[in-house]
Amino acid sequence: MLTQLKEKVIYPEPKKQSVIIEVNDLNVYYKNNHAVKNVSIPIRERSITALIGPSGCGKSSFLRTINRMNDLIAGAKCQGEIMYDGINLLDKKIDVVALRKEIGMVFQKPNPFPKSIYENIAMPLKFSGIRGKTRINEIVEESLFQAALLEEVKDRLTQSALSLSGGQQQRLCIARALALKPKVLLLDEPTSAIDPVSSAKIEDLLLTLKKQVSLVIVTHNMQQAARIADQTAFFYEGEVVEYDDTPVMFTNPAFKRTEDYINGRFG
Ligand SMILES: Nc1ncnc2c1ncn2[C@@H]1O[C@H](COP(=O)(O)OP(=O)(O)OP(=O)(O)O)[C@@H](O)[C@H]1O
Repeated sequence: MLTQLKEKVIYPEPKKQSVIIEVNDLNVYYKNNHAVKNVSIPIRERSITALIGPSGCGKSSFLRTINRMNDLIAGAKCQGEIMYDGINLLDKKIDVVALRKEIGMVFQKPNPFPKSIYENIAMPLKFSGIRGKTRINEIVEESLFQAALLEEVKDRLTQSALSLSGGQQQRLCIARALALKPKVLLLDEPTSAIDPVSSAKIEDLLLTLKKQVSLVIVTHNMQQAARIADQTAFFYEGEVVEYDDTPVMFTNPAFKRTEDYINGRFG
């Protein structure tokens, strides 16, 4: 049924932004569970793409496949193409450490290291080969600024990251990812575990960040998708039922199932 519907979907051609990642016919399996089915969508450059859909429909699996985090799951298998900079990211020869620097990830639960605020950013920099205290200090400051956290933490950089509030911890995790100068940032429900005020700050932050980084965000919050996403993909049972510019999807969805989901009739 859904497959028939999907054949009628005409994915829009890139308009303003060019495409940074082109996903073609992606399939993800966990042993016999076919979690992502023949998904083909573009990820636009310097844009926010929201992935929406009911629980278990494959959003996180899709997201994790982009920077090969699914490799860490025993029994997970991916097929298809994720084209980025002329290469298929699913190619076994890819250096996944380098890939994850360029395509960073932020998780649902803030996961700072149990170290100081400063070390949370400096440590990955040192690990990735960046040397020189002055240079590292500059990047730490710049990343905290970009993540709209510098003002709140500049006098307590040596304190434990675990002393920060949940919202601040999440912005620290974003700063940590930004320090490695990613081209793409994947965010898996980044505001679902934090309070509404911090959540609003992160939304503002993402709107600022998209001027320089391409963002893909999984969210269960329809208002959030409507507020910040330029494009939205609606997943259902592993398939992308509909992909469109967000204002179109939220005001004039092509399929009843999308409309029902957006209006909270199931989920
Ligand atoms: N690590 C895993 N091992 C085995 N199966 C998994 C794993 N992660 C996800 N799955 C399965 O893949 C399917 C898609 O799950 P996924 O987490 O990608 O969906 P989702 O849309 O992100 O869900 P949610 O909104 O609840 O986070 C589900 O059937 C799920 O049980």
